[in-house]
Amino acid sequence: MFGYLWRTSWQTIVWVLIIGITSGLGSAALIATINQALSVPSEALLGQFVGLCALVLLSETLSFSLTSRLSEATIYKLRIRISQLILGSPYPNLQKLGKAKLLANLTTDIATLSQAFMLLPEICIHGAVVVGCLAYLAWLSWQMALVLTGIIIVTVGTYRLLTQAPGRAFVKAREEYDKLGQSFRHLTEGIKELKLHAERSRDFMTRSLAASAENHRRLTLFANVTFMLANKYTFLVYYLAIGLILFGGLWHQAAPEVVSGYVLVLLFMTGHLAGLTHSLPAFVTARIALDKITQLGEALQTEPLGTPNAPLPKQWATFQSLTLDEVTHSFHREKENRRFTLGPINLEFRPGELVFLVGGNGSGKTTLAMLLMGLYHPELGEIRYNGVRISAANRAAYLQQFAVVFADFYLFDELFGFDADKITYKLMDYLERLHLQHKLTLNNGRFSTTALSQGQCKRLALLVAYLEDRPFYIFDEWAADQDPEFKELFYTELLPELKAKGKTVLAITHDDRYFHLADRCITLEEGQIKAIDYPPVTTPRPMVEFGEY
Ligand SMILES: Nc1ncnc2c1ncn2[C@@H]1O[C@H](COP(=O)(O)OP(=O)(O)OP(=O)(O)O)[C@@H](O)[C@H]1O
Repeated sequence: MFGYLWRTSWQTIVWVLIIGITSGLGSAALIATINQALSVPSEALLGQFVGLCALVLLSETLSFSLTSRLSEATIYKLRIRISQLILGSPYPNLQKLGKAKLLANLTTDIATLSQAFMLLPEICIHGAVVVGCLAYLAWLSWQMALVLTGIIIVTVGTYRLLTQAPGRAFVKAREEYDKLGQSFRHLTEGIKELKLHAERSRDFMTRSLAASAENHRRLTLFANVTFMLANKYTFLVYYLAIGLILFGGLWHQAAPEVVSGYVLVLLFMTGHLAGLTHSLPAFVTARIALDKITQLGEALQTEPLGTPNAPLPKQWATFQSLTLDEVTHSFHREKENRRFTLGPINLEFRPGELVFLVGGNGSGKTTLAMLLMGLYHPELGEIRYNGVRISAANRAAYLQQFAVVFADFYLFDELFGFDADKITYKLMDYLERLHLQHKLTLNNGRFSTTALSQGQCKRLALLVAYLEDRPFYIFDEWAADQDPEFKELFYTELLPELKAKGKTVLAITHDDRYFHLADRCITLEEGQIKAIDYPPVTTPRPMVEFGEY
């Protein structure tokens, strides 16, 4: 952890060290002054005492504020860095990691680091005082300091041995926390299903949540208690050393002020040593958290997406064609121990086309849509947008060509990415057309509510997609939970209007009543294109323009 801090902010650390050492030496000098004053008090010593008190207080305050600023800045940078890595990482990487793991990294690990960083200022002060005191002890009597150094080396060695097992327990406890996080996700997202089935609820609690919580409790308790015992062992040795100086043979050769100095300094150091040893478990867990965050960083950095704001290739100014050439993508189905393979798929999309993608459950419709919009990457074959091959370098920019309403869409309560003032008029009109004008309003770019029915939420997601105004629209079973009136509106008005505006629309649907409205119906079966139908052209209905301003 200190290595990480050194790499990120070595200049501040150098200052912290200089001030910390000043503070430590000041404390040691203060003790030396007190020791001298106990034997021969004088006015000169009083002045020295006051000056040293001021120096110690000032340097401790400075050291505290510097380390606090450093730790808060490091936590801030980590939070932003991880979030940016998540945003910049290819979607399959994130899918592999899973939401529970990502959340645990973003919340628990960073909180653990934060707690350890909060201790840094005190640790620096304690460490500096201990080092200063040891230097003073060496100055008082190098022979006794030599004996003390021997005792310290043996104690630190045995302490490290004793704390290996609790260190491993902390690592296992953190692994267990990942499982616990997954259970918490089940608990919050599946609460309705759990409430409705007492047996399921009990079984879930016993075998999943409570089991992980119990393992976590047991491992953490073992680690904390063993660390505490190891700390007590170091203090036992420490008191033995004081006893040796006071009652053993060592003091007979030493001058009385040396002995009193030793005992005084060792007693003064007790609090500072306790401060150091008590915070060790926090630093062990912080190191584990940092390892987890580093691993996450490495996993997220594999094949990062290009920047979404990179200038688009010249050929992308207006959409002309999107081609899938021998594209395949496969999933390993662990439980069935076999693979699902989509493709090879050959397709071309042109501006102003309305395409329906149909097929049974699990036939690969969503997978094909995800490949098309660039969230999944082809294993074989290539995708070309206006003739330009999509690769890692331009994928982020490619993603910006699509407005999508996913089957498991997510609705932000705020219109991020839009200038609220510029779109208010447009938005009010869309709200009215989607029969949402009495349900919500937009206040300073924020929706007044998102507590809507599932169908209404989907209408709001459609509205946001409209505002995005992209060349390619993809709807994954948008109409599935709409009432017949809105289904009709969607297929007979909204989709044709988008088409009339030159947008290309791919709608995944099971609504065969409306298949005749598509320019093309692509049917998938077991990951393969089974048929492509071109319904006969129907007389277009008179249309009210949607979104023309
Ligand atoms: N993340 C994933 N990991 C492993 N397998 C997956 C994953 N996503 C989809 N699959 C598998 O790929 C196949 C196609 O899934 P897909 O979601 O594309 O089907 P679909 O046609 O959209 O189905 P539905 O109509 O039910 O939405 C399924 O058999 C599924 O098991």
